[in-house]
Amino acid sequence: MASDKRKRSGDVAKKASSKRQKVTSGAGKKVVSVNQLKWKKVEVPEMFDDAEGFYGLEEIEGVDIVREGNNIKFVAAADKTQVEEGDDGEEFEGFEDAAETSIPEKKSEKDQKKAPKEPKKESKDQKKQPKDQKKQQLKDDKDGSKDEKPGPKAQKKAQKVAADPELEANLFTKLDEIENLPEADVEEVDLTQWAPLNLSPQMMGAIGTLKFCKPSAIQRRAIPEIMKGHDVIGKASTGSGKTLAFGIPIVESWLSKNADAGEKDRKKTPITLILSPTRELAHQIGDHLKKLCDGLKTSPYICSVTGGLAIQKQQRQLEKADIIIGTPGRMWEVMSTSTSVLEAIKGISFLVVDEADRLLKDGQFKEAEEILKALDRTVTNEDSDDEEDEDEEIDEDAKPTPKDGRQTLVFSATFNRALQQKLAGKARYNLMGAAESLELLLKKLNFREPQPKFIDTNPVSQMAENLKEGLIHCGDLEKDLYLYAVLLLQPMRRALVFTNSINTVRRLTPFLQNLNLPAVALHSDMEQKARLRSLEKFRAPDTNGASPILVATDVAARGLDIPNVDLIIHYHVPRSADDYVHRSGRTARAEESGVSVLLCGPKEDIPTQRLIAKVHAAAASKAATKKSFMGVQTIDIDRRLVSHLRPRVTLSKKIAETTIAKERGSKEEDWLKNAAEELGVEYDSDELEKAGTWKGRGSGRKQKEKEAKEVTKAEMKQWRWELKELLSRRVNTGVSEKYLIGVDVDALLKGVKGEFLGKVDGLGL
Ligand SMILES: Nc1ncnc2c1ncn2[C@@H]1O[C@H](COP(=O)(O)OP(=O)(O)OP(=O)(O)O)[C@@H](O)[C@H]1O
Repeated sequence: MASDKRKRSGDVAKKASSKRQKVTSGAGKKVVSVNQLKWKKVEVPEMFDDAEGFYGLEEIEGVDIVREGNNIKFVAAADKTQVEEGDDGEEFEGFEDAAETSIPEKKSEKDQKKAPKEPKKESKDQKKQPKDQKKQQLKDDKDGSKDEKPGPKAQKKAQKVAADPELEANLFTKLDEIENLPEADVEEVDLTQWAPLNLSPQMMGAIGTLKFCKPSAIQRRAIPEIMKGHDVIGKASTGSGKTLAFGIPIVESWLSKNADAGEKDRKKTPITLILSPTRELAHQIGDHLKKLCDGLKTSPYICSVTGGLAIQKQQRQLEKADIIIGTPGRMWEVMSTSTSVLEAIKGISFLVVDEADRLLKDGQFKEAEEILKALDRTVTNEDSDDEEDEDEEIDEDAKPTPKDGRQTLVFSATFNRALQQKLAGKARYNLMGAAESLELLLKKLNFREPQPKFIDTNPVSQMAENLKEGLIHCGDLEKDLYLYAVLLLQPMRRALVFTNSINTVRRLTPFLQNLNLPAVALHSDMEQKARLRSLEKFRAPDTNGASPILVATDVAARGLDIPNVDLIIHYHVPRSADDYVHRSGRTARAEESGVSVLLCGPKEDIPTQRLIAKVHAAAASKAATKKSFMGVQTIDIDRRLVSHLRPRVTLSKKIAETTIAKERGSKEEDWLKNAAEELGVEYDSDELEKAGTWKGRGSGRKQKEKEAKEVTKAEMKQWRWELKELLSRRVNTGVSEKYLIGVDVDALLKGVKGEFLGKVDGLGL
């Protein structure tokens, strides 16, 4: 008998099964502890042979259960209880949900939340529900399986109610356990679509915990090849599950060697090194793999090795790591300063290069090349594992030979076209002398197979299937205005704004904040902790009816998997077609939908057209007619409304720029003062000005700083007050007399839809 999984039968339960009732105790009642209850063993009927997870039944008679707030009390039968209906007192909530389904009753708030709801149009709040729930819901909507129905397990239980209502009503586990059981634990996931991949039962269990009902295309194709031992180059759209395409076989390999070994017998050498181009992506891959492993009984030790965080801690973690995810800079730092770490990593079975085309761009990641070279380098003094050993001889000229036991896995959403053809065998496979950086580095990767398996799941379109793309033409100096207009009209869309420069991120973030939009910044010049904090804020739930906005450089373009990002705005046209694909890929992930909008000034017109042509060339040529090809649609914004927004935008911009110039100026002044003090000379800012340092490059900035310095605190206060006033004022849209901010935004959107944003219906804006 498992004492913590008790069921009960008897009078009280019968009453409760016929109708869920409120119980209040009468006079002379006696509250007893759970241990004092006199349980009696019950014969388990045959139909429960499999026990359904319950290992026995006990019953008790004449005891009522009274709920007082969060406390449950057991009231002995001798004290006759009065059972009332329709009373407003506390409710008994102890029975499982399945029993409730047949019992009409007034539900508590908690119960009401749990209860299946009437199908209705997806509200904005629902839109923001956690992604996994939403994914499951989407799937269920498609299958029509979840329409108002309880989960399969609950259905099973409901059937039992019909078969033996009394017994069902008595299924009784510890009350708080039932209360707190997460929905996820109760639901079953149909994993039959994973069966052809021949994964271990442990892995299937872990996937079930993630509630991923089927493998994505890249997972379906890459996992078997990797498990067969091949080197793989995988290309699949953004957000299509590439991390688990390599993660699952790696963890499977670890399980096959370690699952049955005791803690002591486990090998303490890493089996995998995953290289990631950015710190955020490295941590995300680590988290993703940890989530997968959460569903395993024994799991590998996963550690991230990235810059910006304490190296000593990472070195300690490396000693016990099974799977390492690192950025090249920090990885090389630890590998090149410790022979023992280097030697351990040389024994890996998997080398993964994620976002390979970015990571391996020649010259961009010198350290990545160093790592690759070091992995295959011949060390004459092989036995040495002494960190301090200076005598180790490295044979620089020796031809690197890939370790037989090591598989190389390379993944990205974008690969150079010429390279793809070569890899697919359509051209001579000769990487020597190739101009493209990626080709050069693929050579450096030193695959153990002459031709790695090349898997391309999106040969026609590089863009995610449910992504809609738009283009807004605006003046070069009007981008702030149009950015604000788009964000203002999409308050419930989690937006990511990409720029090409750190300075623009620094300027746009306060500019949007001044306009009461919840913007946070992300760029590579920020401290690591601040970077992680920004991402945390961007992932946080909406506040005051507005979704967070992330303003970032391309440091956020690759690989980041942030739930519920609905809108990508390219404030600057991206530098390359690949950057456009990756930036846009932060939305419409895992079969969700999303919108990507380019803000294009006249000067950017030609590069933008080229970019679009490049990104959509293959899809356009495959489309039946020119008309049927959607590509990137032009969005016309109502200029009247934009002009109404201009005064607030101008003022906010002025405040942001002055604040930045003031801060920068005072930092420089502090620096100069300190330098002058150290040199023992007198600091005189006027003299420095006269010395002509403000001519030539940077003189515009210096001029701005000078002007900013002259703006008084009172003037700044006045501007802020004016902006506040403007923000609270009605904006005449020419269409609808509504407030642009505050409660009427939705009404405004309804009122002007189509007219305001022009041809946006196709984009769903
Ligand atoms: N089989 C699956 N079913 C449902 N969701 C999945 C499945 N596999 C992965 N996902 C989810 O899809 C999302 C995207 O996965 P992932 O980050 O691996 O994409 P990616 O292809 O690496 O994207 P990018 O090219 O942008 O790096 C994640 O939230 C992940 O949890």
